[in-house]
Amino acid sequence: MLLQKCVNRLSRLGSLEPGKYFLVSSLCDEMEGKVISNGGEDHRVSKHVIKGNGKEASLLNSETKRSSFSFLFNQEPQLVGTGTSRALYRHYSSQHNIADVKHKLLGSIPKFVKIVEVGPRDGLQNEKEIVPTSVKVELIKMLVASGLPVVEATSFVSPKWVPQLADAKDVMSAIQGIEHSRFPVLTPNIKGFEAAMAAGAKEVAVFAAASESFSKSNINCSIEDSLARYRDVALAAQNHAIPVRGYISCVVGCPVEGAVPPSKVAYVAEELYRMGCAEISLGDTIGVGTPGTVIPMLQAVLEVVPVEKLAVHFHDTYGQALSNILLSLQMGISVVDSSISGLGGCPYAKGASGNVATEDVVYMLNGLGVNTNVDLGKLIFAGDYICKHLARPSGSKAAIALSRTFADASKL
Ligand SMILES: CC(C)(COP(=O)([O-])OP(=O)([O-])OC[C@H]1O[C@@H](n2cnc3c(N)ncnc32)[C@H](O)[C@@H]1OP(=O)([O-])[O-])[C@@H](O)C(=O)NCCC(=O)NCCSC(=O)C[C@@](C)(O)CC(=O)[O-]
Repeated sequence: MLLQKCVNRLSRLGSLEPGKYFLVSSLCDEMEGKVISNGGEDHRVSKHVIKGNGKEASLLNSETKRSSFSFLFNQEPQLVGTGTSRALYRHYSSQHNIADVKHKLLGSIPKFVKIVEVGPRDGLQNEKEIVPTSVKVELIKMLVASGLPVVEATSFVSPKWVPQLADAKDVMSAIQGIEHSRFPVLTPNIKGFEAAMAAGAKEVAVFAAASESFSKSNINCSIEDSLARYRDVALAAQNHAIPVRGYISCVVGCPVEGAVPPSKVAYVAEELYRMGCAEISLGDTIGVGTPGTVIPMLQAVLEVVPVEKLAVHFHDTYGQALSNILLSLQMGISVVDSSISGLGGCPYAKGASGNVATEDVVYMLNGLGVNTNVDLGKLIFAGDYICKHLARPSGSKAAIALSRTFADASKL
């Protein structure tokens, strides 16, 4: 029997201690006894309590002769596992004894990570079809509802260069008054800054590069010229008491120049810091970084900018983003940029895939016991909304896996 297998596996882990009982989630109470159609047969769902060492969990179990499916909840109630006993074992053990895991392997990773959602800007700036303003606004509202503290809303750039975001003013107007999240916008120069102010922006971001070629193709000027422009923006922002975020693109690699030396990244980071940027986001624009190249880059930047001012922004072209994020956390960084469903790419970096998916980041951070205040379920609904609109599958592995679970759970 599935439940027995699950309990046996947990027992072998030494996680079960006789005499320790935990609360059963109310969701499990509600679901118990409901009829589920599984494997072509209708049958009743039964509820079981998993007893663990300092852990509580409830298992909803549905079995027929031909198939079985289970849902494992913790006390929140939060779905922590589904599927076969083997999958349940994995999920449950990943939640198990997290304090020990942290102690041995994860050193001083932050207890709270601020996620900066860049999907509505970085994600949508690269779409072939222009997304209607109403869809962008609905997406932003759903992202806010998931608990994300910062949602980068749009860019005040030249509509000739980025027509996808030509509705920046309308987007800003529609989200005025939405509470609980901040909505920074990109501004490449004073013209963009003034337009952003007029549209009601309360935070802006400037974007430099660590590669001359990329600077030229992205903003049509040299690194030095861009820094001069950004000093003007920073000064104007200071006069309005507006925080400025500074991005650096191509922190490990450039699509034209190849490898980028860490010293160049540190130089640009220090300049952005000196001009008053409240946060500096280090962007692996084309997603080529691995821990082997990201560590020396971060080390160089950390020599000139305090760790609490830094954020990381990884694209996932080579599937390295989560490992790079993990090591950034290990190096003390507590701000991570990501994009819903992994949308995105830069129009001036051919072949670059989307940002790391927000759902995948939250899933990993949940597993590490790191607080984000983000509700993964609501995030998945937001991702589902925009992916349906774009008529494409999600770029988030966690969203794909959990959506299957939700679909099955909703049959209950
Ligand atoms: C920077 C410029 C404007 C220079 O573009 P330019 O052509 O050199 O600028 P210009 O000063 O010669 O002006 C040309 C025209 O643009 C107008 N213009 C000038 N500025 C603005 C403005 N702010 N808003 C609206 N219009 C503007 C200006 O008024 C003029 O209009 P015209 O007289 O021809 O009708 C242009 O290159 C541009 O808009 N680039 C934006 C590129 C962009 O948005 N890239 C994507 C964002 S960066 C990114 O994704 C990387 C990041 C942040 O995610 C991190 C990472 O992953 O690496």
